[in-house]
Amino acid sequence: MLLPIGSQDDFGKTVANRNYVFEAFRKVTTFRGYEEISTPVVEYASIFTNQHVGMPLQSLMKWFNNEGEIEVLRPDWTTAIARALTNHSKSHEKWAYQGSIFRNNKLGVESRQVGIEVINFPNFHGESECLLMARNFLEELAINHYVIELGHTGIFEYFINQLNLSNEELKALQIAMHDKRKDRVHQLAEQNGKEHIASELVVLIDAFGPSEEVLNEYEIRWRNYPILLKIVHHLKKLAKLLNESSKVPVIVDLGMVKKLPYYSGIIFRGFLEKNGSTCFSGGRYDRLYAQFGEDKNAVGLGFDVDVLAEQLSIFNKPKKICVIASDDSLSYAEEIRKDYHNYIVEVFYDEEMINKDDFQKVIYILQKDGKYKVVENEDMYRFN
Ligand SMILES: N[C@@H](Cc1c[nH]c[nH+]1)C(=O)O
Repeated sequence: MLLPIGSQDDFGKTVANRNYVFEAFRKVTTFRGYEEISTPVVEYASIFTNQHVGMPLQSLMKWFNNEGEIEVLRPDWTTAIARALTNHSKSHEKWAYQGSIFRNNKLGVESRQVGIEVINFPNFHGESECLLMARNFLEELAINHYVIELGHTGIFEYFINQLNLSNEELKALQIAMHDKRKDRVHQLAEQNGKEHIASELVVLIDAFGPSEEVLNEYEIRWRNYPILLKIVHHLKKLAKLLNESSKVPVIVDLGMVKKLPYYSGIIFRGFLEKNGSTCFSGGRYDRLYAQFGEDKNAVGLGFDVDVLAEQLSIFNKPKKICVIASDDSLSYAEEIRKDYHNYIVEVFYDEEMINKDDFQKVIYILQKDGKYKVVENEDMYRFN
């Protein structure tokens, strides 16, 4: 094998579609006033494995440097950006990034993301900006059939804080909750004799569906739980904003567990109606900045470029012109490109090399009396 497992080459349409996603992202973020940020591909492992971020070392692409420290290929943009913004100004900022992340998981090693981080905006404004930007960007890509799902880390935390779970038990419970396995959730939660919390968590597994329906129901159910009620109102406000301005379905999942440990507050994702693939995910992560001694409020999201690129059908591809030239007429052929500004111009020596149906027009360069001339009629070409 010439490539390590998990690495792959990509060709043609796959690469073109990805680049289209990158370009559309730049366009949308530029017009929404984002600044661009880039961080190095190589970082220290500890930035990502400390307790605030909690990425398992096994999942990172790593090696020892000359000083014996572990270095990794960037596994997460959000954390890298938080590190980069340490000692940065405290004012409000909107950052846009694009590039690869590397995680050693079953889906391969390298994947591509574009994403945004919105720092020090009032909470509701920052969260709305993320979701509205996501909608704006997907619209730009002509991806319309997707669903936005909202959740909040505070709900699951409210219940598990009342259980005395070890880290392993908590992990197992999160996984069971995420997989919506009621029997397992109940079994794990009731171990500490808190039967009523186990039952509440099991109910939570089914607390998903159209935003209005579910939130109205839980507004009543949790009317005597101020912490939970506040979260329901927060979710209601966000869902209302999204429902007001578009037809994209908004659902809530009150039992949603966070995908990355640094989230604290609103979490969300977008998934494609067609195959359920997650095309973006993100949320609030104020506490992540604490690891660098910063007190910042932050929310953001990342798009999976590979998932988005697969959905694209690129319209308005430029028309193609073929120029038949020779060694001698190559520089003249190069000049002809200028006459066909918005066309794809390809130069060949021999019409046998092409399928004429692929081209809008085939033109031939003729040489006569030391001068070049262009004709569109192949018979003339043959004749000469
Ligand atoms: N870094 C997150 C996405 C995100 C950006 N900002 C906040 N969350 C991810 O890889 O899923």
